Parts: sequence; C-alpha cells; structure tokens
Amino acid sequence: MEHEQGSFESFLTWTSSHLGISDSTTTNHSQHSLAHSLCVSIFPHSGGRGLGAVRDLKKGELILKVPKSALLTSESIMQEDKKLCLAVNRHSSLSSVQILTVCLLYEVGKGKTSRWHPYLVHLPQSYDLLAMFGEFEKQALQVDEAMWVTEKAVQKAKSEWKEALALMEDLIFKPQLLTFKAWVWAAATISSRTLHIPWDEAGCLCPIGDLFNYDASGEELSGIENVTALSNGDKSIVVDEDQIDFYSQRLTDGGFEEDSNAYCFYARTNYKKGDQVLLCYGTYTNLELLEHYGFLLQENPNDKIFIPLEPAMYTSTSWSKESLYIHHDGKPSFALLAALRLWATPHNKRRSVGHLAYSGSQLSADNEIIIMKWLLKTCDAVLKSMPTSIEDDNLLMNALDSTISQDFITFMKIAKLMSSRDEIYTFLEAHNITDALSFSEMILSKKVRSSMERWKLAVLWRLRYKKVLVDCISYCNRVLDSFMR
Ligand SMILES: C[S@@+](CC[C@H](N)C(=O)[O-])C[C@H]1O[C@@H](n2cnc3c(N)ncnc32)[C@H](O)[C@@H]1O
Repeated sequence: MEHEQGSFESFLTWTSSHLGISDSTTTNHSQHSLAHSLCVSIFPHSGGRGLGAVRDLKKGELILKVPKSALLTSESIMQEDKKLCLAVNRHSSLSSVQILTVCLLYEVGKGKTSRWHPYLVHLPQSYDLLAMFGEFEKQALQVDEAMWVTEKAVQKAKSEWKEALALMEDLIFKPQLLTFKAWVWAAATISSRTLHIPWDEAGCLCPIGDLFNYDASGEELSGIENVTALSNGDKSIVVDEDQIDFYSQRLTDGGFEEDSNAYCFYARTNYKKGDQVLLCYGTYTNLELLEHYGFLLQENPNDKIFIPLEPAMYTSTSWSKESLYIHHDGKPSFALLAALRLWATPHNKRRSVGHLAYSGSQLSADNEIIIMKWLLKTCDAVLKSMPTSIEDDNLLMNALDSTISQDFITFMKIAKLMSSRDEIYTFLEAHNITDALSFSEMILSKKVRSSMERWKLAVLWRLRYKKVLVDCISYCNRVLDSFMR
C-alpha cells in the first residue's frame, strides 16, 4: 500500500494533543506523547522501528497509556460514519476481522479527510506474512506442515476477500482498494498490529502501543499463574518502590483497563536507558510468528517442531496430536516421550505400565533404548530427505545477504560452493536473471526484493527446523550413551 510520508515528529505530537496518549506517570505532559519513558528508535536486529527506554525503567512500572478514544476499532470507525455502519449491518455474515479490515481500507480511502490519517500514513507499506508467500517462497520452506500452513493462509485470505467484496462494492471503494493486494495489506496490518480488547474479537489498532516489538520470553512472568490481573485505576502517579513491587506481580504487560478506560502498558522487566522496550504478544512457535507477524526468532523458547510419527504412535495414548512434538532445544515433549514409551511396549503389557508412562517415567532401559533409537533414526531420515543441507542453507543465507550490495559475482561465488543450486537457478530463471547486469537491474525491483526477503525468511525457518532435528539427535545420543556406561 502506497502512503504519503508525514513527519514522524508531528505524528507523535498529534498522538499526544489529539489522542491524549501519554508515557508519563505525572500530570505534567511534554509537547509530545513520548519523552518521559519511551522514544521511537530503530533496532535493526530485533524488529526495526520500535520503542526504547529514555530512562531506566523498573519492572511493573506504567510506561504508556492510550485512552479508549484513541483506539482504532470497527466500533470507533463506524460511530463516526453512518453510511459505513448501515452498509456493515447489511452484510452480517462477515466476521469481526473482515469488518475491521473493511473499516481500515475505508479509512485509507478517505485520504487526508480521515480522522486517522496521521496514524495511517505511518503504517508499514508491506508485510511478509505467510499469506503473502508465493509458490517459490512456499516451496523454500521445504517442510510439508509449513507449506500446508502457508497454502491455507493464502486460501483463507482469498476467500475472506471474496466474501467481503460485496460490502466494499456497496461502499463504492476506489478500484485500487478493491484489489486482493489491498486486502492482504489491510489483513496483515490487523494480524500483526492489533491488540486484544474485551469487546471485539478483531482487537484494536493502538497508536504508539503498536510500536512495541516482540519478546518471547515468559520467564519474568513465570510462577504467578494464580495472580489475578490487577487494575491500575486512573491515577497520575509517581511510582514508588512499593507500588513497583505491587505492579511487578501483574499477569500481563499490557491490557485494556476498564477503570482507567485506557490501554495500559507496563515494563515487563527492568530496562536500562537506551534498551529496547518489548512486549510479549503471546506464545508462538516460529511458524506461527511467520504466519501472524511475518518474522521469526533465532532463539524462540516457544518453538516446537513436528516429525512424522507412525499411525500406531498416535493411538498408543490419548494425548492429542498437537502435544506430540520436539521442543526448541531438541528435547521430545512430555507427551511424545510417553506415547513412544507405550508404543514400544507390547500390547498386553501397556495397561500395567500406563500409569508410569503418563507420569513421565521411563518404563525400562530396553524400552528407552528402543524409543531413542527410533527417534534418532527418524530425525536423521527427515534431515536427509530435505532438499538442502544445513551447510547449503548457511551458504544460501550468505549469498542472499550479499545481494544487499547488488553483488552478483559474490552471490554466484557463494552459490557455487553449494552442493545443490536448483533453488537458486529456479529463482534466477523466474525473474529472468541471466547475468550481472540483469541481476543488478532486477535486484532494484520492489517485487524481487520482497520475494528475496520472504525467501530469506523461509530459509531461516527451515534452518531453525533442521537445527532442532540435529539437537534432538544429540539428545538421543546422550541418553543412549548414558545406558552404555
Ligand atoms: C506491532 S508491530 C511492532 C512495530 C513495528 N516494528 C513497526 O515498525 O511498526 C509488529 C511487527 O514488528 C516486527 N517485529 C516485532 N518484533 C520483532 C522481532 N523480535 N524481530 C523481528 N521483527 C519484529 C514484525 O514485522 C511484526 O509484524
């Protein structure tokens, strides 16, 4: 989506003066909303544009408050526009996410006359969510499950767009806003930027609040599962030590608070001045992060991978299919171990050892050796069945990085070190790149650059997948060694 660029500084002033957004815990507001706790900065290796701490921040401290009236929701947009409201009511079969997508495009269509124009012009112009992956990038994921999730995401986006077309035509959208391209841009904006609100499943777009980049770690919040989410109330406060201890017990680092009628954000840990301040949007695997947000993490404590199991393994226990996976560090999940242990037990003995398996205990040395050998063999077979090796993938990442300087010679030099170059040739052919000249011309094209960005994400994803398989093999070897001693 093309947007004219406004000045970011004037956007920040607008969020304070028009929307009442503040990062100050005192009543004394500065000329723009961010100055007391947060500032907008670029963090090249963890999310790009994001929010940094302008002073040391204490865990649990209120760092940003966005009034309800500043949240962009279907309700807030429709309240201002009777025509939109009436049209939406005529299309009651659409989901709340489809309605918010239409509302967002509707506001974009208003251009400068939209109340939200200063916010809209600073939204990203493109995204790399799975729904935007083309056939080539989908294949580059190499794993059936990931390709299937991508296919489903593309199909879902297409069918939701088709279903919403009648409403958009009813509203006499400009032709460029009726396109699938415009739809996926709006749907990706909503998928990657909305925050949860209790009154609309689609969530809300939250100016400034949607600039927090993601942190997966949940350690700071662990051990407080039984604490009820606390409410701050609408107080302008200078936080003292006791209050910080009190707030550090809260369950979430951001949420809508009825008492203050605002979205409130709290520091999820202690931050030093200059650190990036992060928000945990939820618990996601790398594939889910790619699907909903268009990025993935090198170290993701919530990552998990699935390997093909034999049908009898799924039926050996009552654990769900989703619980039979390998953790990010290569360790099999509790349920996978239990299912394998029972599967490797003769049918007539399963009943007597069931309680042991379900409590996570080993059944016998022989049983443990059988399952570790099976797991090791399966992970190894999966690795070998993949079209490229880890070494090739690392070389490919280096080659793709060399394209930043449009350096075809280096790109091909690195590519020649790879044992399998089919993927590279497919890409070059698809974009009619035959030599250094066409390479440097094509590399400037927005379409080719986007495709390369998504290709890189796919390679990064499959590298993480392969790394988990390798770690699982090491884990199995360690367990097997322990039986040999
Ligand atoms: C809510 S927005 C955060 C602000 C965003 N960086 C911006 O410039 O508007 C979420 C998006 O930020 C990026 N992002 C957030 N956390 C990230 C991280 N840890 N690593 C890489 N990208 C991240 C992703 O593109 C994601 O879809």
